[in-house]
Amino acid sequence: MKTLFKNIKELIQIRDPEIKKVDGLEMKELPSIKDAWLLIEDDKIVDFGSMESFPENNTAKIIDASGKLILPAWCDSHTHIVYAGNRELEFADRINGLSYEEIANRGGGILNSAKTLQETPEDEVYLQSAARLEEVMKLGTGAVEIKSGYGLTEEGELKMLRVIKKLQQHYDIPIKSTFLGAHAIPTEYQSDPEKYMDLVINEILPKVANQNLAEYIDIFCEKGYFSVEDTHKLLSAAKKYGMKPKIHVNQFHAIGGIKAGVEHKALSVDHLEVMTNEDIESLKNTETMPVALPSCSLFLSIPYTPARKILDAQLPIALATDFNPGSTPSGNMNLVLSLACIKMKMTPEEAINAATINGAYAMELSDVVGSITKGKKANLIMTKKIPSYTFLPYAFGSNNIDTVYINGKAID
Ligand SMILES: N=CN[C@@H](CCC(=O)O)C(=O)O
Ligand SMILES: [Zn+2]
Repeated sequence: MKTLFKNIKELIQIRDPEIKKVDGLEMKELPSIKDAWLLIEDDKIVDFGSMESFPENNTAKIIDASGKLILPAWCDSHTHIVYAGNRELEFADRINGLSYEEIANRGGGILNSAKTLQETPEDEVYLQSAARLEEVMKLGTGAVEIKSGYGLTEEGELKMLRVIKKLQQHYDIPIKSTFLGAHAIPTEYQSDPEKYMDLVINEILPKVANQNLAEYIDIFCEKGYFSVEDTHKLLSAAKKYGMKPKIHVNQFHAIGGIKAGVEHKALSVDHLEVMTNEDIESLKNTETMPVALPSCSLFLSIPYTPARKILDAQLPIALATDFNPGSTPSGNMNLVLSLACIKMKMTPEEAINAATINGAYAMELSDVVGSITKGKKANLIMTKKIPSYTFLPYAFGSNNIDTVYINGKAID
């Protein structure tokens, strides 16, 4: 089945196949064709060009995109979409003055979600998670990473990872799976956290690997959670199973997690709200993608990732949602784009690069999604009639999307 879009006001993020990510100054460029056409066949992008070279004689179904923009669907490289229940009561507690850390210290936070997850049957976790996945796809997300981390027992972690696997089987978008057993120390291990690390490394990790349930390894490297030493231990163990790191670092404190991640050739280091000069230095000349999660900063009222400092060091940035029940109950990449521009002073070009091609890189999907490139998946956003791509982050409260295409098919 062929579909030909014509009169596209602007076809955005056109890249040669060899471009896997864009760094620093390159992120200011957003290659596009104005007044364009785009041909897709089945699930793939086949060809595109300016309307001056419109292929008149063809049998494709024609869609007139006059006044509309087309760009690759968002690539959300950091989510916790699989969870059970919600934490709106903690939200109210925070409004009444408690901090995220205080709530966690009282046994709330991640441990609260872990309790709910453990008590919820797997089928029910699947249904709740699938609803969230469908929601974000309608908001323009065409590829996503999902972590475990609310199980915190062997049974709970494997249950979450099986749910991710079921989502991979039922939904036709690229979904990457990450094992985050080291997300928080369960109450019963708090007097002996090393014992929990032993459980994660020696009991759960081998099962995750043998059952082929996750491609990536994650750890929350943070004061009160897991140390840099724990991080080294876990990442070394995971390497033996071929699992690459994508890790939570520098959310509240800079304790050396970035350096540790880079030493283990992390695919990405995520959060980065607190960044020292040494952290920036350690990312230079590496293949590790820094990932910012601005809707987490908004929701928790914590600092935003210092994007300008990172970009001025010629480093790349990817943007992701962090969709989870505690720090970011939103999977809306359109909001992420706006926050990156408004709060992190990224330009619209930088933000769109960060939310597409660089997000794809942070999931090792640069050959599949993230740009308008012949042969890539036709996972696309067609906007409503809007004046320019700058309008996307600018009109932050509006739904600017007309249609989302996944594998060349419009979803509703
Ligand atoms: N910071 C660690 N993990 C999640 C939050 C988890 C939660 O509060 O449930 C995050 O990335 O923000
Ligand atoms: Zn996270």
